[in-house]
Amino acid sequence: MDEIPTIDYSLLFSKDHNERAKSLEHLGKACQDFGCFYLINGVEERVVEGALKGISDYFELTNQEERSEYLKKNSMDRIRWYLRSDAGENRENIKIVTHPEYHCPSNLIVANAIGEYLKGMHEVELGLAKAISTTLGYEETYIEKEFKLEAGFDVATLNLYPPSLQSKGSTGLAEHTDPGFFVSLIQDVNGGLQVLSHQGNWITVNIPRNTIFIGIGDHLEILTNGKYKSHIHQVILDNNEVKRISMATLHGPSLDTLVAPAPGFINDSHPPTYRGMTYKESLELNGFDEIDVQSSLIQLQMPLSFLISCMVLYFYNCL
Ligand SMILES: O=C(O)CCC(=O)C(=O)O
Ligand SMILES: [Fe+2]
Repeated sequence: MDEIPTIDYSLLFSKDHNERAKSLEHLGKACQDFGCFYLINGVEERVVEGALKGISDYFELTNQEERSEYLKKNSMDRIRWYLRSDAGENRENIKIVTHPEYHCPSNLIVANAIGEYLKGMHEVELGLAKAISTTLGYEETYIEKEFKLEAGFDVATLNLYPPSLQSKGSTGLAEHTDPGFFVSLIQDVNGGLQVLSHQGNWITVNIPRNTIFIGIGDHLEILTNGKYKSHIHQVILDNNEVKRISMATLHGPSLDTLVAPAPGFINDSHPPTYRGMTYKESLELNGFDEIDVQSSLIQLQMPLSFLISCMVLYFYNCL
């Protein structure tokens, strides 16, 4: 049975050497075998609950017309709204650039609630960068430096999915991966989000209370040359009798960071699988600008002909 692993954030920094080593090993396995995990003891329960309540109040206390004020007008808009309801996507969505500058206007009633969550989550991001670097066999500061996380580009997405009376499930959000280092996700009700296991099964993400879902993003896959793979996920509105709210935050490198497979993950039998590009360029490859993004992992993949010639050379050298 595929079961998403649970990582206790506090144990990753335990003073007990054995306990710490065991939980780092668990984290490394979660990243390599699942590309995602549930995180406990990361951000305080009060703060996570506050963020969800803030988002829920925002959607309750405003109407669609008010929210549509944030319909994108130009590429410099740092907060933007859209509504989609077609075969490929059914959701109302607000994207806010939250780091390095927090762009949520203070008159937006969710500002304080999600601000506190994002502040906590940024600390967790730096902690996970340390722990994941260690699992890769590098010093703690490796990912933080490689991705220049002090200026990391983070975008929070507030999602509202409508109830669905169809028993066969309409698509909330089609199968995709997310750009960035990782995505953190909280939701008000379970059911909807699914991740594709490495064995090819869709697993429903049932986030226990006081827990945050963490999924690896495209740019950690690129940096590690495919060792830690970006998680493939989708949202299905299967018999969803109530609306569902989620907040997915893409935690990314700084926009000017050139992300390419690191030399430590390349050898004769593992030629570089992706080409390098700045984070901004890779985000723009598949969108109008760095916020209207879709994954560009496929475009960043080296052509098959290049990989075949590397493998031929490798086998030739082995003879
Ligand atoms: O709402 C969800 O559960 C997932 C959202 C998501 O995958 C995204 O915004 O990229
Ligand atoms: Fe996503």
